[in-house]
Amino acid sequence: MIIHQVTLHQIQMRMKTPFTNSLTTVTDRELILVEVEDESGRIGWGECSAFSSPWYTEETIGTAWHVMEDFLIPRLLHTSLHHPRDVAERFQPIRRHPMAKAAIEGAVWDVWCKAEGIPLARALGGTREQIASGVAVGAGDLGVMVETIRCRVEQGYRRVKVKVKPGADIKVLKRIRLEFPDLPLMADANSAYTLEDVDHLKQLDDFSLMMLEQPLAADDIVDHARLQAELSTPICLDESLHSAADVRRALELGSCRVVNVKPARVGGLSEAKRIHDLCLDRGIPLWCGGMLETGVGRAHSIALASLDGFTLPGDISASNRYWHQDVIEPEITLEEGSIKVPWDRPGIGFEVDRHRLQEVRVKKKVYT
Ligand SMILES: O=C(O)CCC(=O)c1ccccc1C(=O)O
Ligand SMILES: [Mg+2]
Repeated sequence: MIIHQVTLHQIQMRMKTPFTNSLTTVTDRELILVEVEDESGRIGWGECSAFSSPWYTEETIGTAWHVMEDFLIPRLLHTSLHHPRDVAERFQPIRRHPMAKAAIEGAVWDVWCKAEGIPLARALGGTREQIASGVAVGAGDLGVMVETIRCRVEQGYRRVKVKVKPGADIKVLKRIRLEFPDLPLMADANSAYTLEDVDHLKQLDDFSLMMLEQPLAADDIVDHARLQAELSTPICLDESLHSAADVRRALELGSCRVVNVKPARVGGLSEAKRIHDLCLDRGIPLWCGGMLETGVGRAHSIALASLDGFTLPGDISASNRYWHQDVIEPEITLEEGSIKVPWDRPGIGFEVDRHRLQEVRVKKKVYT
């Protein structure tokens, strides 16, 4: 297969409600959709999930556009690819910038699967007919959080993740547990604590949390190992894990007992699959995180989460969780707390709605 054209579409979509965590509030989601075309005119789609500013990791849509335009797209265009795995190899001389790489690799997976006539879930080695869906609830007014959780539970979501930070943790979880004693519940701190908070964090063991996600620094795995030794609640790492090698090291140190994988954070689906294989081999529970994505990013995550090792509900929710209107057709919907894997359609299994894309697009460039 030869990719003879790449188009970058920068879009901006207003969120239904702003999403707040310990670091920032996202109101208008800007991101980049990547469209690749092969020599037969087949189209594939990928999503670059970087944010407008570098609060989650160091990439932004600006750095990603630059890296894709100046380094990644020139390495991809007009060269022969046998498999989407070749893309990561082609990008290997470029250090880091995982979200830029994942976006292009994702688009190649989609077009390659379409050329082969197979669903992305099959190409990745997936088996599940449907994936159990969890949902993230942003930080905010406690009464609003409780009502939001009630609404999500009624919609059928299988587990709820809430954002916590110092000053908005114990009382938040106490209240939620009072209202929902048996809810599968977890908390994500997005690095809001330090090792000095060990005694404070030990109190979280009282709330039967499925796990505590990324309590300490984004670049740490040593302090997390110390903290895990003190907590009975399993720690799950997000920001600290960029590759299968990172996951192996974190597991060897005992820095976490659960792994969150996001194709965007680890440089693409090929690396995400490597992490899956490692976790499956070691019996480590794994789930697929989210990035406030459009349906394009979600579709890739649904295919990934159809693999055997994804034993926990992740943050892959329905299109209407964040968007009044998604950019894909059909939209992603929840059925009894699950999302159907589109086994009957090739590639990611969803079409980009060109009319909707034009409505939300703020910048476009074609590379040939
Ligand atoms: O629902 C989602 O898409 C994920 C929500 C979420 O927690 C999140 C959203 C954006 C960036 C980082 C995170 C995170 O998992 O820390
Ligand atoms: Mg997280």
